[in-house]
Amino acid sequence: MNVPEILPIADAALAARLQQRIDRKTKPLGALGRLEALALQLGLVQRTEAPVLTAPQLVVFAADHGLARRGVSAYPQDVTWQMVENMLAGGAAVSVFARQAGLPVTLVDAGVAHDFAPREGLLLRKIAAGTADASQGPAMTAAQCEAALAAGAEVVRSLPGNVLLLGEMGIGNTSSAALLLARLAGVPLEAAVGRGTGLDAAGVVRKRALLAQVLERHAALRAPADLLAALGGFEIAMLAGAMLQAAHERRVIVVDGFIVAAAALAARALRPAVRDYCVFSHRGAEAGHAALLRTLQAQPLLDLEMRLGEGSAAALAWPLVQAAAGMLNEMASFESAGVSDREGR
Ligand SMILES: Cc1cc2ncn([C@H]3O[C@H](COP(=O)(O)O)[C@@H](O)[C@H]3O)c2cc1C
Ligand SMILES: O=C(O)c1cccnc1
Repeated sequence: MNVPEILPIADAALAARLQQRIDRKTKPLGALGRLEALALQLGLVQRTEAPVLTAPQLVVFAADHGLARRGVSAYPQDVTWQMVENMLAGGAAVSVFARQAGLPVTLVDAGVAHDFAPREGLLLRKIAAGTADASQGPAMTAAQCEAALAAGAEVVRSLPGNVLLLGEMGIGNTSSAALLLARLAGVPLEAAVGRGTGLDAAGVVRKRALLAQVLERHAALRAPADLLAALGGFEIAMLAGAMLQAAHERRVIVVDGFIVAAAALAARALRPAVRDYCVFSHRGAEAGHAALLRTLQAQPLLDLEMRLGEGSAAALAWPLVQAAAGMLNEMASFESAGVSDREGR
């Protein structure tokens, strides 16, 4: 894929104007806490003092993993396609939370080992019926990884709006995410590997041992694109491609849980400035999630001890993103409301 150009959002003059606008709102200085930093980020992303969020899109990328046959998940691989059907029927957690938040959901078959009947709300972009087993060779060929990055970008281009909320579904994908965290951020597997869907302690030990073998097998690789291909996840590569395109278009990106954050790490390795466009919805209970967020210097909005994925936390965080923009645009200033400021003016 031709990775598109992404400009950093830094703009000292605009940041100062935005901060002044926030500080003149009818509240004690700094009283809206991190919503103020979020409002500032939204303004910088859109290069305006009055950011307007239009037609937000929640997109869930789904795919299967060769590693799933190795017992790295507490659930069988078929859950991937079954949950895609559940999402299309409106019954998954993400479906409920997206409905409550008024967010349209688009499902993308990035590489599920199942043939879906075409229908409304489902984009068929299958690269292959699941990745290869990364413990035996690269999960994807270089061409497949390129195709997945490009397909993610194309999905974004096809959707309206200036906010992209991202989710995923793929049994075994906490393994790919942990592997990327280990190789792209140098976090040891002891810290990066967790229970995923709910492995017991012995299961986590086995998962970690297998993932150590995977790292060993691909130890010679250095380039981020090679690591993404080797360690896999068609949905993770498509998520990375979607983020790069969204940032290129200066859309706000709302990152969901551990797996989507790992995709952000991969995207950042390809184009560092993509990080500037990301809003991190939550810190979850998956073992490596906190370390991953620290690597990305991310302060997430929520901490609900969730460990689900799907885009569930992105949907939950959406009203907070709206609140930050609403504060900038609709809240009165000391001047407009005739309220006395600290100087008694
Ligand atoms: C019923 C069900 C619904 C889910 N929704 C998201 N995931 C989450 O769990 C999977 C990752 O965990 P692991 O690496 O342990 O397989 C992904 O599909 C992720 O989206 C689910 C998992 C299950 C079982
Ligand atoms: O944090 C997540 O996104 C997560 C954790 C466990 C399983 N699936 C997703």
